[in-house]
Amino acid sequence: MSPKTLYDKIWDAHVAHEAEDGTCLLYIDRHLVHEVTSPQAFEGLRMSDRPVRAPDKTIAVPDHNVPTTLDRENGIENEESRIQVEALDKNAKDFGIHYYPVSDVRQGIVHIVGPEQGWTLPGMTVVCGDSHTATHGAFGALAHGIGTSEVEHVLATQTLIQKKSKNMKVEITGRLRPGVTAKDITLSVIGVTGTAGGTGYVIEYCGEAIRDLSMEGRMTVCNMAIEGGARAGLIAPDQTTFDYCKGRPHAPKGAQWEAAMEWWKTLHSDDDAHWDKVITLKGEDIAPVVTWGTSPEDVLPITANVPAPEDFKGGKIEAARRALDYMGLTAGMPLSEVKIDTVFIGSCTNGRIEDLRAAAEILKGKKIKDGLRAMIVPGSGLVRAQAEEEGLAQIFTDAGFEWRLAGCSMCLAMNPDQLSPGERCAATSNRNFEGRQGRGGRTHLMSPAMAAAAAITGHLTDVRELM
Ligand SMILES: CC(C)[C@H](C(=O)O)[C@@H](O)C(=O)O
Ligand code: SF4
Repeated sequence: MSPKTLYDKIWDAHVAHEAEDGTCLLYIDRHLVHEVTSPQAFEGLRMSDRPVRAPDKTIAVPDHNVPTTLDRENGIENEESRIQVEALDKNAKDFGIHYYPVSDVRQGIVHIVGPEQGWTLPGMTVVCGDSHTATHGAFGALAHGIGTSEVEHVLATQTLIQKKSKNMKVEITGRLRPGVTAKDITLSVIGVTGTAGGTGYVIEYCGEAIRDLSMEGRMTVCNMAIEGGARAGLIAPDQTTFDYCKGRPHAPKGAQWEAAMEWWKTLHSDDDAHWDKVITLKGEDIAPVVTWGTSPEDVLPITANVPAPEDFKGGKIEAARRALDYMGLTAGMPLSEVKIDTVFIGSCTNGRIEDLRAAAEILKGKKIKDGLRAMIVPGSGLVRAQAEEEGLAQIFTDAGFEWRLAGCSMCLAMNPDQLSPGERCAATSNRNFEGRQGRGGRTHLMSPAMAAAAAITGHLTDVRELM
């Protein structure tokens, strides 16, 4: 047998049909659904009088539009948001799929809920009408974001039409230095590849620094594969993965667990597998980073200065000029002198328990800068409960942070948590596009520890100075 990558192995195990031009029909093991990209898909099923083909493999949760304030049981004020969430309530009921409504403690961001509940497991194909489905690749699952018409196709058939991508290996060798996290890895990789560097590829992240990451960290890395343009990101499952999955509500049990483990242990790229592209970074070389512009590739170590448009080539010169203008930054100023108004810690990139622990570590016994708006939004109700149990929530509220209920929140402006024009935010989310957090809002992406450091000083800050 010819050597295969992990991606090849999962792909081959799921091809139900291959057409002459290489277009394949892939079997889908898990279909995650949220309120934004599913209403028309369910409507399509209704119109053609079709059921959901595999309701037992279909899991829905509202996340983007839900308010995260403590009074949210009073309902959603914005009409469009309310309609979307109500539609999901109804569709989940009518079609008999698994559902975690807003009132359920297990509700949260779909990419946090799936793994937490044991829906996401090694070797699976996982899809969701959401680009950050890449997150689930952390388990050695092939996880694609899909569009609304594909959501309907998967609901109806439990299959997806796909062409195979190329194989790309991103290796992070050695160890990370203190203060450097999974978020710094994933942003640094995009800094090297650019947002188009992964186009046409599925990325497998490997190397000692990746192996050393917890599942939470691995999810942070894979979450942003899509920001690097890749179809999906993957990490081969190992003992860390198995330990995380074991005992989760929907993970296999007993003999089924043993049988699953037999297969999961084969899920790694063969030594002499073919890679179409390879990128290697040294873990020791990665610094705590922040973004300065309006694309995730606009990333620099916190010790750097704001770049000048002339530092770039080609079309990027104009893009950098526009980005600096939008961000209200002057070339040459130290990034660590950029003052902020808001801090947002949360999102499917960094809203897990380990992220909150990292923030609490920095915030313990400290206060946020006077006048700053700061919020911590756990990725799920269960993350929230655990953070309360561990005393983290107390640290956050003592420091002056708002302690919210689970949802996408200020990651994107689809709910009441938004920036005002000109407001500047240190954010742990994954996108810094113009208007992403609210019209005219300015976003600097970074790790939870870095965001916590910025909250204390009121400006972008090298977390290593506070450690
Ligand atoms: C709303 C949804 C379709 C979108 C996505 O696909 O990623 C959102 O989650 C985002 O992060 O921009
Ligand atoms: S947290 Fe942000 S990136 Fe993640 S699914 Fe929600 S909106 Fe998209």
